[in-house]
Amino acid sequence: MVSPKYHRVEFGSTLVRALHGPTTTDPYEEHMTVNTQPVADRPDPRAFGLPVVEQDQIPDELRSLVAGVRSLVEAVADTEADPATLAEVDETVRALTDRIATGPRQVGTMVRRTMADGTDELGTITNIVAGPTNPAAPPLELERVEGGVQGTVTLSTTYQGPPGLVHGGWIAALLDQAVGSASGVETSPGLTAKLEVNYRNPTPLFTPLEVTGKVVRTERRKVYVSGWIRANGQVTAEAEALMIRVPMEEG
Ligand SMILES: CCCCCCCCCCCC(=O)SCCNC(=O)CCNC(=O)[C@H](O)C(C)(C)COP(=O)(O)OP(=O)(O)OC[C@H]1O[C@@H](n2cnc3c(N)ncnc32)[C@H](O)[C@@H]1OP(=O)(O)O
Repeated sequence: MVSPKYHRVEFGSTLVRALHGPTTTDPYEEHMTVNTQPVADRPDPRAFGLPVVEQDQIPDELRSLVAGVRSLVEAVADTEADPATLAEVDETVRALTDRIATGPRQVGTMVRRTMADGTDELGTITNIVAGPTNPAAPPLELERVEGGVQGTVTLSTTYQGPPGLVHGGWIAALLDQAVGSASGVETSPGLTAKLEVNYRNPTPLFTPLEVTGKVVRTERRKVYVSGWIRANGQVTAEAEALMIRVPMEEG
């Protein structure tokens, strides 16, 4: 199988690396220049060669499979089954993997989701925190609140760091998603330039975690965003982030 490669895609005056693939060309040899006409208020991923899937077009069967595989991952992580059972399940899983591997989706495939308030949000379909087709994602579904977004997620031992607690890297990942999403819906999509996380209290597993991101202020393409996680009403982690919006037009 050919590995996906990176291409450089031009966003106005800025070069941002966008993902395309699979391809056999050298990632940095090929330079794709896109139309830099001003975009109304947010970039259309299709202008950068990225396909967009509507979230409600994802088949129920795939959603069910994603949930089932997520449960399988949890079961594998915690199993104490005997070796014969493990060998049998291993063989079955490998056969199933061969059956379902139809070839990779194009890297960078986006999904458009409509939040409860009607706000449309674009993200990558396999986003590790919120991607609807990614069984490795918790997943975190964020909804629009005043000034940003908020959602609740409960994490199992698959996300364990210290005993009974969420891994610090995953806490940062949840916060990164929240601040990125807040910035995206309040202004326009961008990339995280800076993320500072303060771990205030232990973040427990098997407990609903309320994850929030809110835009504090904007300055040209810079969007300053705060984020925090609450468990049982107590803040366990907070973040200050700087997002840089994808330029909308030349200049
Ligand atoms: C199609 C839809 C896709 C939509 C895509 C949506 C994806 C959402 C992803 C979720 C969040 C992530 O995980 S993002 C993944 C993690 N982050 C990354 O990989 C980003 C890697 N870094 C970069 O690519 C770049 O450094 C950027 C894009 C962040 C900034 O580069 P740039 O675009 O060239 O910006 P540049 O002109 O240099 O700077 C603009 C302004 O920001 C300031 N600035 C820039 N970086 C920093 C910084 N680290 N700390 C302080 N300030 C900074 C500059 O001083 C300047 O201020 P002034 O002169 O205006 O005062």
